[in-house]
Amino acid sequence: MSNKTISSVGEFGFINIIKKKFALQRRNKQVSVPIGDDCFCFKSGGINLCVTKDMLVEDVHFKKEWTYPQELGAKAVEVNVSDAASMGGALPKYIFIGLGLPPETDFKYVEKIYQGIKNACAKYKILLAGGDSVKSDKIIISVTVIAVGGKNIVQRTGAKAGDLIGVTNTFGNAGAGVELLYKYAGKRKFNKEEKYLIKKQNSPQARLKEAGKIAKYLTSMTDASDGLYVSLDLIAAKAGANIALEKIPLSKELKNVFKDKQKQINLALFGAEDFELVFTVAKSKAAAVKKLVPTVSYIGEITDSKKVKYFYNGKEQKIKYAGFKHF
Ligand SMILES: Nc1ncnc2c1ncn2[C@@H]1O[C@H](COP(=O)(O)OP(=O)(O)OP(=O)(O)O)[C@@H](O)[C@H]1O
Ligand SMILES: Cc1ncc(C[n+]2csc(CCOP(=O)(O)O)c2C)c(N)n1
Ligand SMILES: [Mg+2]
Repeated sequence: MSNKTISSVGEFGFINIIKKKFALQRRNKQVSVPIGDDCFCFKSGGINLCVTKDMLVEDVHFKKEWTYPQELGAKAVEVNVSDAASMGGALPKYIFIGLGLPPETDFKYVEKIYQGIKNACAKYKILLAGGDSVKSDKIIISVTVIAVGGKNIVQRTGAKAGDLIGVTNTFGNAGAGVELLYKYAGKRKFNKEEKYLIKKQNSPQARLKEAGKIAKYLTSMTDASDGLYVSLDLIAAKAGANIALEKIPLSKELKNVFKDKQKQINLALFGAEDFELVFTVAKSKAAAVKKLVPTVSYIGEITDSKKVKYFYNGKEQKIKYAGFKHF
């Protein structure tokens, strides 16, 4: 037994250790996308089934004072649908809900979480297939979604030098929202633009339709749950990339509430939880993708430098990781 803590190993270090420990088990012909992507996919009866799990934990992902229980239930579904979307628009079909609840939790509160889950399931035509319920110190919602992959399964790997890097919409809103909540919740009222940013934090929307429309053109994709910087590392780091920071799309609300340009960029790169898709596409297909999803912006290009380099109006900027860490 070592005396290392999980914090010293880190989230990604820990996942890599698990992957290695179970390496032999992964040599299986049915597996089309192994552990390490947004979903695990395996072939069954000629179709690809894609499975994913994401959790929401009280005081880590939300605070009861900041989020309506309906929003929480819906968000627990949306963040999982977002992982299905990032496989190229895999269609979510079945959901399992693991709930951890402090015994004194108001039953009405739990009913409202389930109303949110039900609303989001109805939106995507997902069937509740089961779950588990246990006592815990904090509220935990652990969701598993089973989705049916389309003709084109898009993985995190696959980007090639010369591909353009696209994003489905603006970045930084959800991070801005949670920052406003930490600073001002319970202290003062929020204005309309601040409320917009807070809504982006509490009610993210998976880009499932968008993913399905463009999947056939893409060489790689992931969803930006941990922020744009991490997503770019995931899809581009093995090849390399040049990113034009001034091209990252920002909402007018973000720009009005946070006037400092550097702050806007930090929120876009490290704010996280925007659940926009980050993808790569051959240059010749980039216009077709933009036509299908007009909110798409291209923010850079894949290179063969093995590094993600950041530029602002052509001038290289050194950027160090400054985002959320679980451990
Ligand atoms: N505790 C764990 N045991 C086994 N596999 C894990 C564990 N935690 C994560 N993984 C796997 O590691 C890979 C990366 O997980 P990660 O959580 O970064 O992906 P994600 O779900 O897209 O991100 P996020 O949790 O930010 O939404 C996935 O294949 C995931 O299933
Ligand atoms: C109360 C509260 N404090 C902090 C945050 C910010 N936050 C939580 S998890 C996460 C990264 C993605 O997590 P995961 O990898 O689990 O998807 C971020 C940026 C929040 N939403 N609520
Ligand atoms: Mg993901």
